[in-house]
Amino acid sequence: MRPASPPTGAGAIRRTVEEHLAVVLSAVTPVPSATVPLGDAIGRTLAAPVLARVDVPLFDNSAMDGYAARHEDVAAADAAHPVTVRIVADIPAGSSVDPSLGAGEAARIMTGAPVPTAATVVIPVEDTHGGFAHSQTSAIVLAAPRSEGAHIRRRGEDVRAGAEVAPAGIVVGALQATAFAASGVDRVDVRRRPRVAVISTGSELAPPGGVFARGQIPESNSILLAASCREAGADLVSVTTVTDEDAAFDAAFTHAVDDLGADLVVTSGGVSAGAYEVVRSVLSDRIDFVSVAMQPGEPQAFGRVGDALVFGLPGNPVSVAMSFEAFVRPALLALQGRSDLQRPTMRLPAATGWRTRQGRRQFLPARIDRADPTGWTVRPATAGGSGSHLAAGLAQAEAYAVVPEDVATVSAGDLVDVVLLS
Ligand SMILES: Nc1nc2c(c(=O)[nH]1)N[C@H]1C(S)=C(S)[C@@H](COP(=O)(O)OP(=O)(O)OC[C@H]3O[C@@H](n4cnc5c(N)ncnc54)[C@H](O)[C@@H]3O)O[C@H]1N2
Ligand code: MOO
Repeated sequence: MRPASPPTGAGAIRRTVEEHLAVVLSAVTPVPSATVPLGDAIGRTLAAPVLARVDVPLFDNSAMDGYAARHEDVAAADAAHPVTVRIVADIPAGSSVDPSLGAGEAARIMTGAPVPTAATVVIPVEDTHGGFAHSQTSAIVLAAPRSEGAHIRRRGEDVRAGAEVAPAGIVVGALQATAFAASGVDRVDVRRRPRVAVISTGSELAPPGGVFARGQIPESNSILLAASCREAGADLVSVTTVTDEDAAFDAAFTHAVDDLGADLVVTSGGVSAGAYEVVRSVLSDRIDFVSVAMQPGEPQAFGRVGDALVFGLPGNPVSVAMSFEAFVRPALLALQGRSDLQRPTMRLPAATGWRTRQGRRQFLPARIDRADPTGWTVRPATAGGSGSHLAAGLAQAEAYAVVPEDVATVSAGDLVDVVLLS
C-alpha cells in the first residue's frame, strides 16, 4: 500500500462518454469462434451467417386434416350442391406416397403430410359431411375451397435452401436455434464466451452475510459484476475480493491475466483521488486513468495488459452498475462480435422532476410506471436520486435514464432517454 499518484482532478485525461467508449472499442479484437451443436450455441454470438440447408417447408404439405383434391372437381361444391369425391389413398404425416388423382378422386391427408403432385387444394374435414369416420371410400364436400392452392403450405415459401436464415453478429436464442434446426442446420459457428476476471478492492469489504466491525461494509460489487458479465455472455474465470494492499491486488491481477488467460479483467474501487487507491497504484503505468464526463462513474481506468482488456471501475455500487452498462457491456459484446452493442432506448416522460449534474451525462437507475400501457413514465429508482452510494435502491431499478450533459434539471413531463435493462 502506498499513497497514489495523480488523482482524477487537474491534469487528468478528460473524456466524454463517447470518447471513452471509442477508446474502449478500438482496443477490442473479437475472440475466436468454433462450430458447435445448437444446444451449446444458446447465448453465444454467430460468427458467420447461417444459411438454410434445405427448403422450408421441405415439400408442399397440407395445412389441414382433410382431403387433397383437384380444384376443378370441387370448385362448385356448396351445402345445397355437395360434391362426392372418391378416396384413392390415405396420407398420414411421414408418408412418402404420391398417388395420382383422376377426375373426381381425392386422398385423405393429415396436417404436415406431403400433398400429392396431382392435388391443387386441400379441403378441411370440417367442410365435408360426416368426418373421417365416414370417409373410408368417399367424402362429401359441402363447401368449395376459397381458391386453388387452398390449405397447401408451399415448398420453400418460408426460406429457400442456401438463403440466409440469420446474419453473423446476432446472439443465438431459443427462436434462432429452432429456426436453424427447421432449416436443416444442426451446428453453427459461434464465438467462444469471453473469459472474465472480477476483482473487488477495498479493505473495508466483508462477506455480505457476516457480522460487520466498525468501518466494514458488505461486499456487493463482485456480485453485480459477475452476474452482469454472465448475462452479457461471459464465462467467469475468477471472482475475488482483495484488500487495498498493492501486493494483494497485484497477485490477483497477475493471476487473472497470466495464469487464467482472462480476455477481460474488471476491477472495482481504488481508482480515484484517495491515499490508498490500489488499482491506480499498481496499474497506473500500464493503463489510462481518466475522468469521464458522466455521473456517476466519473473516475475510470482502461487499457490493455497483454491480451486482456482491463477496466478499473470506481467503487461506488451505482457507479459500477452504470459504468458496466456504458463501457464494459459494449466491450463484452464487441469481444463476441455482436453487431448491436447497445440496448434499445425509448423516450419516456418523467413522472417527477430530479436534479442532474450539469456538464456530466447522468446515468440514473430508474423505474418505469406501466399502469397506462399507452403512456409509460419514468422516475428515479431511489428517493435519493442519483447518489452513487445508494446500493439498495438498485433493487427497484429496471432501467436507467440518460440525461444529456447540458441539462441541469429534469422536470415532470420532460421526455427522457430510457434504457431498459431486461
Ligand atoms: N477527493 C476526491 N474524492 C473522490 C473523488 C474525487 O474526484 N476526488 N471521486 C469520487 C467519486 S465520483 C467516486 S465514484 C469515488 C470512486 O472512488 P474509488 O474508485 O477509489 O472507490 P473506493 O474509494 O474504493 O470506493 C468508493 C465507495 O464504494 C464502496 N465500495 C468499494 N468497493 C465496494 C464493493 N466491492 N462493494 C460495495 N461497496 C464498495 C466503498 O466502500 C466506498 O464507499 O471516489 C469519490 N471520491
Ligand atoms: O463519479 Mo462517482 O462515480 O459520482 O460516484
